Amino acid sequence: MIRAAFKRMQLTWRNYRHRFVPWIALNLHRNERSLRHVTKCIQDKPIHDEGVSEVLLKVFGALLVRDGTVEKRSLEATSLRSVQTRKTDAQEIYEGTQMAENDDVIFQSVGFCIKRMPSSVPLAGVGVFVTKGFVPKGTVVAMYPGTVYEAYEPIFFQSIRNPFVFRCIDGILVDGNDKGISKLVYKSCSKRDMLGPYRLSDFSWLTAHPKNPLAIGQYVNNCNDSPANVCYQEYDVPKAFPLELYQYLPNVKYSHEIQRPLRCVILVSLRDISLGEELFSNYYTIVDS
Ligand SMILES: C[S@@+](CC[C@H](N)C(=O)[O-])C[C@H]1O[C@@H](n2cnc3c(N)ncnc32)[C@H](O)[C@@H]1O
Repeated sequence: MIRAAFKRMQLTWRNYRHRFVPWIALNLHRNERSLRHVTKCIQDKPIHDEGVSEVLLKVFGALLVRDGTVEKRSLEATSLRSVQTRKTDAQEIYEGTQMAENDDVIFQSVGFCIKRMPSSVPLAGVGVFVTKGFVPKGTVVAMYPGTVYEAYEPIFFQSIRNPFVFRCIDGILVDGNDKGISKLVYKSCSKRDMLGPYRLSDFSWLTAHPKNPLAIGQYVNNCNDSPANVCYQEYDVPKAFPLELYQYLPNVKYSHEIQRPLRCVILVSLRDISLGEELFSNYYTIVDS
């Protein structure tokens, strides 16, 4: 009987998947009501991969068109700058235009905008809010940027005092920290991976103005007592994903020898989310066998 009880306990522990490692010890008791249960790893997907691809193609396609226009304008601004010798004006106009256009592009493609702002939870730091439009249930709301590590790859130094290391259902880790050693690692991997003229990942999420405004999912906070309004979903980039759109993916493999599709993590809305609401996920998932 004791053996059976021990076995049951072992099974429950094995099936318990915590998304953010340091959070587990201190906060589990606060989250019992909003724990997320899934029946099998593979089914931890509120929306089909095809649906995810569709949204990403739409958003990235719009960003590509926008960037084409902005590039032209930037060239014009640069030539204007050389004539006028007032360096900062042209740069400011360019950056301001780009930020406003980022919002427009996202709003026109998905019907909402999200932004980082101080969290509504005391002492929780920064959170992510819906700042324009409305998010319907079952939509890609954000992306979790960062360096992707296989379960066996070394991440010890990057993970010290780092609350941004996200654990996928299958043990793959995504380091979404935009500072310190994590930032250096991401940048160097991103610069390493080019295919001819094509950049295969975006590193602007490391700055205050990401080119892909959805790539701020690492700042979504954990829900305390009320249920989460978004959840994480693993997404492996399909072979047919257009090469010219990879430049907007905010993830890069730590080792480029790894022969598997690029792992991305997206956040999906679990219910309709209104303008002004903060996004909350659950940092824990229970996988029932
Ligand atoms: C992935 S980060 C989220 C972004 C973080 N808020 C920030 O400003 O950097 C996870 C960390 O956010 C904080 N956090 C997340 N949810 C929280 C909550 N409900 N209450 C208090 N702190 C929270 C904790 O410090 C946690 O280690």
